[in-house]
Amino acid sequence: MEKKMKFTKMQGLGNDYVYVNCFKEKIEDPSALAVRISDRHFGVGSDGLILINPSKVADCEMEMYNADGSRGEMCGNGIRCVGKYMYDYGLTDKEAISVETLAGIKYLQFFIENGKVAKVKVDMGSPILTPAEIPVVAEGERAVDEPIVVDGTEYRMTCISMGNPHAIVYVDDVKNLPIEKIGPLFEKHERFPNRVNTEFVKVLDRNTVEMRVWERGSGETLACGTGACATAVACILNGLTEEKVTVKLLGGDLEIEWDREKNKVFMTGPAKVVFDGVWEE
Ligand SMILES: N[C@@H](CCC[C@H](N)C(=O)O)C(=O)O
Repeated sequence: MEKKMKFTKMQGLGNDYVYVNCFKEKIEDPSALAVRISDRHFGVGSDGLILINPSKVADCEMEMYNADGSRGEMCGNGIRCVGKYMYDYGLTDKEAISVETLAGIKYLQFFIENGKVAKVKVDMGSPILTPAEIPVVAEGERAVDEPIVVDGTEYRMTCISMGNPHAIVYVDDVKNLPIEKIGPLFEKHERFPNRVNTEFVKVLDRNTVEMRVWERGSGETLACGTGACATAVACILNGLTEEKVTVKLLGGDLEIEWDREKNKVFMTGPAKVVFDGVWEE
């Protein structure tokens, strides 16, 4: 039987997902749908699928799937787009909302322009630094500036969870990095039991860094919100930047602040609609 489902493709700094309003739609197998709909030749084309669900504890729930169908606990660029969808498509008239995720409840504040959400500031909560909770195989209380050997080369990494796992690796040349080769080797390295998102980072000055990301389950993307937050925390822990950091990604800039007193990370960035459509199969 042919089925039709309304969707909206949205992007945050080019990190694009297909969003489905599950206040109205019902999806039987979201993991399998994520694989089909994300395909850039035979599907809509995206880095994954995000369902916007009703929640008993927040204004809505974000259920996030990578392009390979695996579940992500959190998605920084995705949650800003969820906020924009909630406001622009009339599911809320509040300018600050809460969103339930597998990494806890996150709090969003909207910046409205011409009646629509242009930018969103997200309270991303506290970074997780304990190796077993990230998870990464490492001795000691934190995995900061740890050696790791990948493809015969020794890199230094700092590991942080923003609800999902990240390894931040410092490199001299972000632009010419063989990310298609080393990204998957980091992702599936035996030290990361749940696989990992890897951020390749160059510090430009005390408030600015450049970053490319290889995402768990989706490959190289143009931006990663949780990755930018983890990168800022890693740079601060390594004494490389101040507490406010502009993270320059392939798709644009994110403003990140780690408030050490509150131990909270704040991310501010844009959210955009690409188009609305109907998926038939
Ligand atoms: N692009 C996202 C992160 C998406 C999930 C990630 N690939 C994972 O599996 O943890 C972001 O903007 O944070």
